[in-house]
Amino acid sequence: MWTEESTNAVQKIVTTLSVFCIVFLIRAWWNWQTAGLGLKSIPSKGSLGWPIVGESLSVRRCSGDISFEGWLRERIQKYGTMCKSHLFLKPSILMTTTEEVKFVFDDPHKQMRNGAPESLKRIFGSTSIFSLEGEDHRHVYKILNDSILMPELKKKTAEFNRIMRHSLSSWDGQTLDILKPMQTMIFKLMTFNFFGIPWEGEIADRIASLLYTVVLGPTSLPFYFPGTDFYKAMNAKTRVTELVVPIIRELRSAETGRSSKYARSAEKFPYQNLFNIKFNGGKEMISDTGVCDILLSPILSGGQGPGTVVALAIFHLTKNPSMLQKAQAEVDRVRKQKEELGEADLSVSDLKDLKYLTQVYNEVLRISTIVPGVGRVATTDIHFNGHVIPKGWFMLAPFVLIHMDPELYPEPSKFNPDRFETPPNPGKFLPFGRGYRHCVGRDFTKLVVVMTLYHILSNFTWDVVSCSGKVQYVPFVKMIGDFQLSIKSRTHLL
Ligand code: HEM
Repeated sequence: MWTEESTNAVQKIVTTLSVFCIVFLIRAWWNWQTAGLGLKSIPSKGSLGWPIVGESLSVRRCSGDISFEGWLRERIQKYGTMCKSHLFLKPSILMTTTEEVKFVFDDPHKQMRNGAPESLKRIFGSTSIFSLEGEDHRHVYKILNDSILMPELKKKTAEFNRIMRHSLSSWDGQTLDILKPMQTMIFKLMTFNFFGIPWEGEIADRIASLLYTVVLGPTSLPFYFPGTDFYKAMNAKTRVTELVVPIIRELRSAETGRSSKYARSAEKFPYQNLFNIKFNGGKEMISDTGVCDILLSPILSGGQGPGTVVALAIFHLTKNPSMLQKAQAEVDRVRKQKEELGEADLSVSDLKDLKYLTQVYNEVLRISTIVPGVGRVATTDIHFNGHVIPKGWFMLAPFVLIHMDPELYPEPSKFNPDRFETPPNPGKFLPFGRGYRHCVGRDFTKLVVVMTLYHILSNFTWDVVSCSGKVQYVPFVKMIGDFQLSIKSRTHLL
């Protein structure tokens, strides 16, 4: 039986508990918002957003009409250029001016480590370039970088031309969204480039289809539960490794004298030096899986970029018919010159004759900064411009703001390849970053995108069937929604 007395007692307990909960939540909220304040002079302005998730959800919503650049500008207006936030599960500082971005890239006092998300590091592996720091990183970076700059790529353009022609050979008469076939082509081009895997073969097809699943993982939360993108990506990566490790084993033994079908006859495997790498101050010999992870990481990180740039270039040219005409005229002129010389393939030296197409390429990279910013984590308290960035805090350098600065690029939202009539100023054009983690795929991307655009423009015309024109901005720019073209061969026009 409930008496008045017992009802009152229950009411008192409920009220006390409610007050306790409210005080606890306010305290937790306050601690959250002021984490580090008082102890450290981190920028006092900004918002840490919601407990645990911080502002991650709000930044992930940037797509379509809400641009990442708009999201950043709103914060800069409210809190100033260097402000705090909470992103990717870490208290963070947004470093938004050119000087602040440069500081993050250059890390002049070696006080930062790579801020790649946990999921990416777990999927790509402990020897992937994104997980390595210091001396180990420098070693691997040099081998990857040296082997994929223009002088090395020159040797492969004949094969690249063949892959491109083969990939485009079925386009005539089709209605398609070109992003997917472009990405499949680039994955095959990269597995050929890094492992010497024949692109026409069954292994290349299987790897390309698995890579689509692997690349879903790095931006998901690292929860290894069946059904999650992270789980699927981890398993797909294991299957790719199972396919690639026997090839690595064969290449390693080819180095010791035996020939390998992947080493392309007399040509030396360009990553031979990786087999001699020793990590942890020369104590640890690298395994075949370790080499596999080193060579897979550029494919996994960069594989989607070039295809996205091709699709965006076609999108912008289609929206601007006079630019499309200009690009087409340039391509026809170069094609005619080459026919007169009896040359079918496009080579690295032809890039200088494709000046307008190169301007289109640069303008796509500026207006749609594919990687909108990079992140680092402070490994010690960092003193910068009167602030102390506490150890463990994440620093985000969103260089997309530099590309959209009206003082550097008048009318920045307008697609205008003519602004690159003179080559871009490296300090103000950073699509591939800069410093000791400067993108190793920068030459590869330029060559492959300009070559692919050349092949598309010289072979096809198209009508737009449907186009949502939507773009996702974070964590990487990519086209989302429909962009269907009805494609016809131009042979009858030439
Ligand atoms: C549109 C295409 C691409 C864009 C916009 C792009 C952009 C970038 C940026 C901004 C970085 C610097 C990251 C940092 O400082 O933390 C980077 C790093 C890197 N990129 Fe690219 N990339 C592209 C394509 C590629 C391709 C095709 C490859 C491989 C062939 C590649 C391989 C890499 C690697 C391995 C790194 C890591 C360097 C390191 O951490 O030391 N990227 N990329």
